[in-house]
Amino acid sequence: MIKTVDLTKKYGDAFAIKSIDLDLEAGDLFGFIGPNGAGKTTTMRIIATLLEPSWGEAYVCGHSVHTHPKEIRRLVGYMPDFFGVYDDMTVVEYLEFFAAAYRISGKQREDRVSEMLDVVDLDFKRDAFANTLSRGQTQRLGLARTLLHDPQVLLLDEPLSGLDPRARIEMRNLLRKLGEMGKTIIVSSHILPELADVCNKVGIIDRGELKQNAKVTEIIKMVRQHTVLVIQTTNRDSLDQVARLLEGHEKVQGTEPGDDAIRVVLKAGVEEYSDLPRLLIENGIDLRRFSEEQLDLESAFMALTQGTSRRM
Ligand SMILES: Nc1ncnc2c1ncn2[C@@H]1O[C@H](COP(=O)(O)OP(=O)(O)OP(=O)(O)O)[C@@H](O)[C@H]1O
Repeated sequence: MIKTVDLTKKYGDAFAIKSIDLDLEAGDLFGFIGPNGAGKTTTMRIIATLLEPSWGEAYVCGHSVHTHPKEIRRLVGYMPDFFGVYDDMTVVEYLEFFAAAYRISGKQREDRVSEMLDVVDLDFKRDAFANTLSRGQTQRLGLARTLLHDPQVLLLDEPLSGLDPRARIEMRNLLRKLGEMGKTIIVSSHILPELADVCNKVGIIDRGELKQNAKVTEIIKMVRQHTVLVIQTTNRDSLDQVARLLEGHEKVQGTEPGDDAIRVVLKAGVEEYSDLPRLLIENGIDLRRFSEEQLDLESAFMALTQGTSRRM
């Protein structure tokens, strides 16, 4: 549905993006993650045919941005990170204005606008002036505008930025809903955890280069080369004994005692460790907790964008 090959944009000697290869299938919800200035907007604007690449290709439904930009514009809805709303227009007038620009007329325009207000849950604000909306409501209005011509592909630039926690949840639910409607979506953010649970695929871009492009679960696996166990005992004093029993075990790389738990770092590649709790129990240890430490996505993101693996 969306494919880029060696997509590159240079400004003078500087690369805004460098050889980006993406391949998204219909229905994919792709989280495009990277810090400020990484190249997310540049990539999306090229796919939306608003910016020409220096070289390389981008295709939407098989149409090239070089040869078939008009066809692509019909298929794509692009929502920029910042957009203006007109002071003297109500929400309905604003959407009708853009529907007219898409040559949707008469009763069809009225129906389409009402339908979109419904999708983004903004019907209760239909007669409010657009410039009186909150940031979250403005983003939803922007999304309604992007959806007017029923695009199959959505390119949403940082739709969650600047939203309060509640508005974030609402926008995430809306993204899920659009995914269920069968849209193919690229949504950018500079925060991985913000999108991880809505997206099926994630790409991490840093300084114009795509560092990773995979499923969220795979990304976590790539960062975490070692399994880490967290062990607690009913009696705090027996943690030292746990350390003694596990240090030097063939599956254990090292132990890190803490105040009320001990972290046990397994050797690279060790995933099966059922003999370890058995060993502890056989030695009279009363276990309160024996679990794998979850790697948080924030750390995964930091590790991936800094090009270093998390120290274990
Ligand atoms: N018109 C331009 N002229 C020169 N450099 C530019 C231009 N547009 C973008 N750049 C540079 O290209 C790089 C990528 O910018 P881009 O806006 O794509 O990043 P981004 O990931 O969208 O960042 P943000 O999250 O801040 O919007 C940046 O270093 C930026 O300074």
